[in-house]
Amino acid sequence: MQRLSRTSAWPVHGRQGIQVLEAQLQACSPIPLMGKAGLATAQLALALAPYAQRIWVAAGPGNNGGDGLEAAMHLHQWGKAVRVSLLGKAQNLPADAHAAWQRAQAAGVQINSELPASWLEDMGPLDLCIDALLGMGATRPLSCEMQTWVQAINRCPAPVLAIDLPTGLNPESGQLLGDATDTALLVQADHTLTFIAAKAGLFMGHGRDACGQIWLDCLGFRDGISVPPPQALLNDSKPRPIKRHASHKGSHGDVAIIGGEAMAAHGMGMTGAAVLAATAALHAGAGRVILSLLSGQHAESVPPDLMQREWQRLDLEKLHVVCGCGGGQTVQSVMAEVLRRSGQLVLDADGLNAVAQDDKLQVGLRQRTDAQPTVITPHPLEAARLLNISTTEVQSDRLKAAQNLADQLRCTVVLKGSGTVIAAPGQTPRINTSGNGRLAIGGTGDVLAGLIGARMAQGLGAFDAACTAAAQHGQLADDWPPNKALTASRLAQRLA
Ligand SMILES: NC(=O)C1=CN([C@@H]2O[C@H](COP(=O)(O)OP(=O)(O)OC[C@H]3O[C@@H](n4cnc5c(N)ncnc54)[C@H](O)[C@@H]3O)[C@@H](O)[C@H]2O)[C@@H](O)CC1
Ligand SMILES: Nc1ncnc2c1ncn2[C@@H]1O[C@H](COP(=O)(O)OP(=O)(O)O)[C@@H](O)[C@H]1O
Ligand SMILES: [K+]
Repeated sequence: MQRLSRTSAWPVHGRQGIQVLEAQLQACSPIPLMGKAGLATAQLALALAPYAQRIWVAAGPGNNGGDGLEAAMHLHQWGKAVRVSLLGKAQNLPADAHAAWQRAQAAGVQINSELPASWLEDMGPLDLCIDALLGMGATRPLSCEMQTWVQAINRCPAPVLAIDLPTGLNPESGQLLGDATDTALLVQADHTLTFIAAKAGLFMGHGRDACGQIWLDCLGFRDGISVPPPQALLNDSKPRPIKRHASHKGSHGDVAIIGGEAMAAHGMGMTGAAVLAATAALHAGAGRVILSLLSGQHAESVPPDLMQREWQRLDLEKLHVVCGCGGGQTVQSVMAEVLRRSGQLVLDADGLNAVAQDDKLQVGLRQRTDAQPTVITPHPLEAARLLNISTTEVQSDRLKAAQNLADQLRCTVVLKGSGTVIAAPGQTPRINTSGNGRLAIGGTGDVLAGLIGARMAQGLGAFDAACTAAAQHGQLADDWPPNKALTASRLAQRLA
């Protein structure tokens, strides 16, 4: 068993991959995998709460419930006061789970069919709650009874250990089961012990909030087991480019930011977005940063380190161009040329909306050559516009949406949000595990775009630049002092 760290590129598998692994693991295991899963759960429970005396296990109608029953038996045998609430009838449990129920009963574990309310008082305050209601078999919306039990777990003041995944979570998307929107229908765990392999939903959407610390037990994985191709890898934080002593400003690349529509255009001034991206590129160490405001104005209150130039005067072929930030509709008029000529390109926000609205620009993006690497950084709504689908559809399969975009537009895609996905043609997608809700404010996306531009300018390929930047951007937010407001401009200034 291991604590899933952010520094390793763990493979992530979907239901099919887990089933393929499960069949092989079961074939070479003398005992049912459920026995191993239950023992691992009990051991983790003991390690997390060594002094716990009163433990409640909420067991569901499938094999996840069976894992809970196995764990309950061990904890009971180790002297803990364990109560199991079993949702559903024991005779309807699948075979392995039914066997686990029989063993737990024979060992003397108390198994009720009600929630603890009726028997909790004589037991005293709980020290630990184990969520064994639903695991990988959960696909449909929660039944009314299951909803009540999930809410009871969330009311429980004791720490919660979820088996395989927190009940209510779609393990593949990180959304709520059945596209529910009420997060009261999702167990909020302090720890999640997942089995066999990491699942995408634990690291995306609501999974980031609901899982707590994630642990992985591969249930006896060994050499010789053939591993299907993973759906994705967790984004390990790659080292940033080192600046050599024998270098000069020309060695670290030139970044040009094109964006920042004028106030007059639509009554909205958006120069700030372009300034944020430029500030990010500057602090991230690009050799030179040029700000090209589409407003045509010279911005006064910007770092003096930035050069300002009209976009028509940019030597686009030689530059690492970051285009779109605050570009409004004005950016549409420059897009064809930017796509055709820019040496390396990061396309964000309004630049992406322009592409979504114009087939010719999509062709222009697709026709960029291998010598013109491109990264696009859509948030889910921008991705939905580009794919001509709804945001809900994007969020229900973020890995697929990002890969489809990458393949259609032949570029690296950074699909932002909780669990940013980085995809590119011919690459296994990465799921970024750093970052948090404090980034959900205006301007942090502009900072990310500028940061990616700087990393490309420093010599990283498009995919590596996107992966490194996403990891660093999120890590900064994770390390941010709790009592200090996180703003996009502060974030940009803390880059290095
Ligand atoms: N796949 C494996 O190799 C292993 C699986 N194990 C456990 O087994 C779990 C998967 O077991 P199952 O496939 O039986 O699935 P689950 O135990 O997740 O759920 C299936 C049961 O829940 C009911 N159900 C599904 N969705 C529901 C909803 N929304 N509301 C109410 N009831 C619902 C189903 O009718 C079925 O009875 C894993 O998550 C893991 O905990 C472990 O025993 C170890 C090995
Ligand atoms: N809940 C969240 N958890 C983690 N990262 C988030 C979350 N919400 C937003 N972010 C990150 O913050 C940034 C926001 O970008 P974006 O939506 O383009 O905003 P803007 O255009 O205002 O800069 C992205 O990097 C995104 O991944
Ligand atoms: K569970």
